Amino acid sequence: MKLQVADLNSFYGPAHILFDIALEVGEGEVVALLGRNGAGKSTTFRSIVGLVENRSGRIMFEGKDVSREPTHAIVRGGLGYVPEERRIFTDLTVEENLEVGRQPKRPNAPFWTREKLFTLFPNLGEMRNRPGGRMSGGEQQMLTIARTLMGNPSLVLLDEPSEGLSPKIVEQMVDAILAMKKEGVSIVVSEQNLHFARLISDRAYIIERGKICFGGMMAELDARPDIRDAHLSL
Ligand SMILES: Nc1ncnc2c1ncn2[C@@H]1O[C@H](COP(=O)(O)OP(=O)(O)OP(=O)(O)O)[C@@H](O)[C@H]1O
Repeated sequence: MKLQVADLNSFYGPAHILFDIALEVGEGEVVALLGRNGAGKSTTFRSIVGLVENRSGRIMFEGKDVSREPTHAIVRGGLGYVPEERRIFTDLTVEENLEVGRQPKRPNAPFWTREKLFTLFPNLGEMRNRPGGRMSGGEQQMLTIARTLMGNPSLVLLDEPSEGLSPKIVEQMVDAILAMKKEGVSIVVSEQNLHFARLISDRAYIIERGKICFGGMMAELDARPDIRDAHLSL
């Protein structure tokens, strides 16, 4: 198992946000974390990488308990995290932004070079010297993902990668995620958009009000429109 989360409870101040979250990601799997606005998707990701101070539970990454490790150690260990807000350097060019993410080769994860990333994201290759601030939102989103891949992660958490993208850019995002999977990266993708999730995921969890209320194969979810209608807004 690549990632195992058990009994995860998280709080913001006095507010209890996540309740006994349990989820698993297998080697090379793409798993969707589905849920409405405010259901707790981002908080789950932030908790996994140690960005939520007040949380309890067990987070096992590649068989190692990382629940007490600081964020930088978790990320350096090969767990990549792409937050919802695009955090690129607007004054740096595409190539310079990528260099910021560079980390050494890892024995158990695919190795990325700039050229390989430009194959994955052809539009980034066409604007290598453009400053990040002069790119569209969708291009910035791709650059954020590409920069995370420069760290050679074996698993990536992608927080709502399709949000705010035009249909054409969404198509490119689907292709890029499937290509990442093919290279062997395990992926957890949070989404409100079931259609997008279906195109890329093997399995899905649904989170509602901080609790996991469904876990199963994508096909099972398709066979249960009642679950879908009760917990997702489409
Ligand atoms: N920094 C914070 N302080 C207090 N409450 C917060 C904070 N961040 C999020 N929350 C609350 O925690 C709950 C879960 O939010 P979260 O961002 O994890 O949801 P989400 O499923 O990712 O939705 P979204 O798509 O809107 O990001 C919401 O009720 C939200 O209002």
